Amino acid sequence: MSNLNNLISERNIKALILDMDGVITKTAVLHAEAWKKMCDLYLKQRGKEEGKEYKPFDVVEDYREYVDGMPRLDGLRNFFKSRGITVPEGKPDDEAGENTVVGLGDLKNLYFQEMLKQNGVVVFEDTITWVKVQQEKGLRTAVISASKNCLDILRSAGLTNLFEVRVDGMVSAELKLKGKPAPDIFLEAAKRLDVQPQEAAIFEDAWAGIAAGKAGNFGLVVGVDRTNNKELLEENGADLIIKSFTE
Ligand SMILES: O=P(O)(O)OC[C@H]1O[C@@H](O)[C@H](O)[C@@H](O)[C@@H]1O
Repeated sequence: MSNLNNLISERNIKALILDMDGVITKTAVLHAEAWKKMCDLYLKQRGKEEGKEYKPFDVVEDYREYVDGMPRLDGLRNFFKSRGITVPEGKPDDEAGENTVVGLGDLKNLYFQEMLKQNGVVVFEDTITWVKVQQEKGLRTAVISASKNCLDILRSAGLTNLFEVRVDGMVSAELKLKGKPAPDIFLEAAKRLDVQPQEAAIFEDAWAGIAAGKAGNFGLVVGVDRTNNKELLEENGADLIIKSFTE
């Protein structure tokens, strides 16, 4: 038996809660590209106005550190703060592209949706196969995501019915759940699956998700390292790191 399967049985895990972007679907790269397009446009324009040159968005380092796994607007504030920039918050009806947190967030989302249309959704087959095997063994399963595009992505991938429970960016906004690294989204999924956090394993590719799993006292916190990100996942307390579900 693999390390992962051993831990699941040793720790008496009854439910699995998986993050979507980067664990189930290959959509993290599209998010990173959309972030870069929006951020670089704004940094260039702002730099010109201020007679400064800002370091462009790095799709590996900046994505990982500041936006991966977090709600859209939290990520936006985090990234610009890293460049010493405070963007005005704006109003909920700001147009996409206005120079506010709301307007720039909407612009990033437009870019993301265009990229999604062009590229379609590709899934990590190893995840899907493994989840189905665990479900046959009787484990309960949930998908979580900070993304407000989660349901559309699951639909495009033909995965709407795979998980019993979904707690995504839309649900989080409705319930006013705090974003990762706060544990709220995982705790809500556990509640809906009717298990205690100690009885659930969480699967995450982002440091913020691992930190959320630890903060929520989950029975098993697994880092899914698809992009050579082992150190950051370890630093944040992952109990186990896997590169794929076929290990
Ligand atoms: O902008 P959305 O689709 O609501 O997604 C919010 C965040 O969702 C997370 O799942 C992604 O890791 C982030 O890259 C993304 O920014």
